[in-house]
Amino acid sequence: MKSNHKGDIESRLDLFKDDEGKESFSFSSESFKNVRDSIDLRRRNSDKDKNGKTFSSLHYLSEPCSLSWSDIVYSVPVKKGKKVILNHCSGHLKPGKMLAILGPSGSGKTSLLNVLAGRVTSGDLTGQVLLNGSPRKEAFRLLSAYVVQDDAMFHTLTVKETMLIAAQLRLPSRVPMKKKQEIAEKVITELGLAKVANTRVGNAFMRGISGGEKKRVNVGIEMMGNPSLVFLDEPTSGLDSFQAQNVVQSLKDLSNNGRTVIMTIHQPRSSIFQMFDLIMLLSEGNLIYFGGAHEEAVRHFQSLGFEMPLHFNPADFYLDLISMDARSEESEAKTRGRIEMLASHFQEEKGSELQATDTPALEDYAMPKSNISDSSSDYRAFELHQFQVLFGRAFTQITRDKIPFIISICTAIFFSVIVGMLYMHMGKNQKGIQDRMGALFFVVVNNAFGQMFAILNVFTTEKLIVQREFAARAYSTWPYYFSKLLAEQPFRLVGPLVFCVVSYPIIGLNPAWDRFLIFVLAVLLLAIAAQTLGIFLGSISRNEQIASAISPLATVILLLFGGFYVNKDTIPPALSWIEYVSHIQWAFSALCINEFEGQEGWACDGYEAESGMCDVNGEQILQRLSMDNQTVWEPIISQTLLICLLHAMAFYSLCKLKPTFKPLAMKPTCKEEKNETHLIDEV
Ligand SMILES: Nc1ncnc2c1ncn2[C@@H]1O[C@H](COP(=O)(O)OP(=O)(O)OP(=O)(O)O)[C@@H](O)[C@H]1O
Repeated sequence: MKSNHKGDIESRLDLFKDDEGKESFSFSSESFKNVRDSIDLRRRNSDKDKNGKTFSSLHYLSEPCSLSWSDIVYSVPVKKGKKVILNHCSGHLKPGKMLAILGPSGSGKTSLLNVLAGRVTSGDLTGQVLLNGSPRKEAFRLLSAYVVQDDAMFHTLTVKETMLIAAQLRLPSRVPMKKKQEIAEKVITELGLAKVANTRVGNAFMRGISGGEKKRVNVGIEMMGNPSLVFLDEPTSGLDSFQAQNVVQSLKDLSNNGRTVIMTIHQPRSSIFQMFDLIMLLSEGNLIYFGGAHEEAVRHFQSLGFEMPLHFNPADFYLDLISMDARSEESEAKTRGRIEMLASHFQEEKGSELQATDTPALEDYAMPKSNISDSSSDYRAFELHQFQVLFGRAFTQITRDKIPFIISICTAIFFSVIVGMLYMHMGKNQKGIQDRMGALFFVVVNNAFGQMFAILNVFTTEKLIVQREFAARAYSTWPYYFSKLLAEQPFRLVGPLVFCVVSYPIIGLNPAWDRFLIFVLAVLLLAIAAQTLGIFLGSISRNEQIASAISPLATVILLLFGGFYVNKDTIPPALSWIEYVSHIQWAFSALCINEFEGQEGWACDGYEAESGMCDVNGEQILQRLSMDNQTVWEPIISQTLLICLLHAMAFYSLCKLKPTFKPLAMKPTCKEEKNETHLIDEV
């Protein structure tokens, strides 16, 4: 198997030049005639890297891929049994063709796309999907691209930077940087993004590129992995008809280059419909039609008595035919009858033709037979390289995103002045002890909440991008986690540091230098713990709303065990473990010990003197707080260990963000069970 990889890699990265050394192919070429010719031409004209391996400056099309699927039945459990979402769907698609899956809302378009892309996460799935006539293997995920509807991207990066980072992550490390730059620039030009190449992507708060341009950047990012198969879920959603036309034109160009393109789409305008080679019509999970998008489809429906009126958008005509009209019982029965008739007619006419056993392998399309590599290093960068690229991205993102940084500094100054003014007149008496404890607890709470919410806000948005990149196997968890940690942490600690520097002297805490430095250390450790807790809670929460609901809850519980509201000695034994995982408790203990330890001469007068409730030295104060018999280093070391634990939990929860798709092997259908070894996908 391994011995075939080199040839495979060479074909993936062939140079695309003609005999005079000029680039022979344009992404938007009108003159595309034969995919096989262009692939052969690229194979003849290859460039070699220093290891003698070939690579491409345009690198378009790794392997021509045909895809066939038969008898796909997909169901999900519901309260009363199970719901069939896809009911015996079959079809096949050869390289260089573009298929649109059309149907009313809820007809199963996205579900079918997910089945074909191997991205089903739950439910029961039977049937068969073949790649080039053979079962799919894990490498299929690296060979294919899935463009999601959502356009989440790093808003401070420019289009060019976004593309270049995608090229660096999604191409093998051995492709030289110069080539990656060329590829990124070429894709930018071909997707019509040259004018906005140096414009930042932007978001709701920062003006950037338009919605249509974002969609194209999204497509471009996935293209960087040089996929042979491109799956797109509603690539035109949210775009005006002109932008939608441009996006689909770009996709048509991709298929003209020999890629296999499958998309779901809602109500395409007629000029977009004209670009489809094939269409698949679904209604309530049933296959109504699969075949040529133009004359063949018109003839098919004509033969069933449904003549398309002249000058009518074919997409509208077909969708009207296959949509359920639920306005009245009568209209529902009528449309249901029509849909059932159309489905059963198509099944009778074409059903058996589309069975997997008859589906053509690649050779049957006169395409060169290929061996697809199984090794991820043949498709993606090495992990150390991933770390380097992700570190650069995180660093650029945090240094450019100045507003949250400025806000964190301003908030730190604001709160330190407030707390300073509130406590600046503390005396060295019994009331002063209370005030000091209040001030120290405020310092802890302010930093614990502030740091956790600051990271939660950023991370919940970033999580969407990370999930998408994890799903595309763009990088592993550790390069992402450690690059983010190292690039961002220093910046995230500036706010707490400013807080310490401003608040400490104003409040009038222990004036010794060593005490100040320990104060800073305890606050910074607290900030790190709170940030890590934020990443952990952000990754385990399904969405932003859940994250914002559970995070204060978790912090308030840890706050109750922080040592200020409840004395450590009075906590019930069954709950006492919570104080050990409370970063607030460790920080408060460290700050109190740091402030009071060894401090004598606390005045005792008035009511306290009469009641005999006076603490005249630091040890007595700490004893009252159950913080005696320990040095300041004990809570600091405990906090450090807690940070390690939180990091481990955050890392684990990030690993869990990697979507777990059902294996590419599916349960065979009853008919296939008899011949299981022949038909089932290999995993
Ligand atoms: N995991 C699931 N659990 C329960 N129901 C599901 C699940 N996945 C899909 N469905 C249901 O299956 C049906 C088809 O969903 P799907 O998203 O594939 O439709 P669609 O044609 O893409 O719809 P739309 O055009 O509105 O996006 C819907 O009724 C949907 O609610």
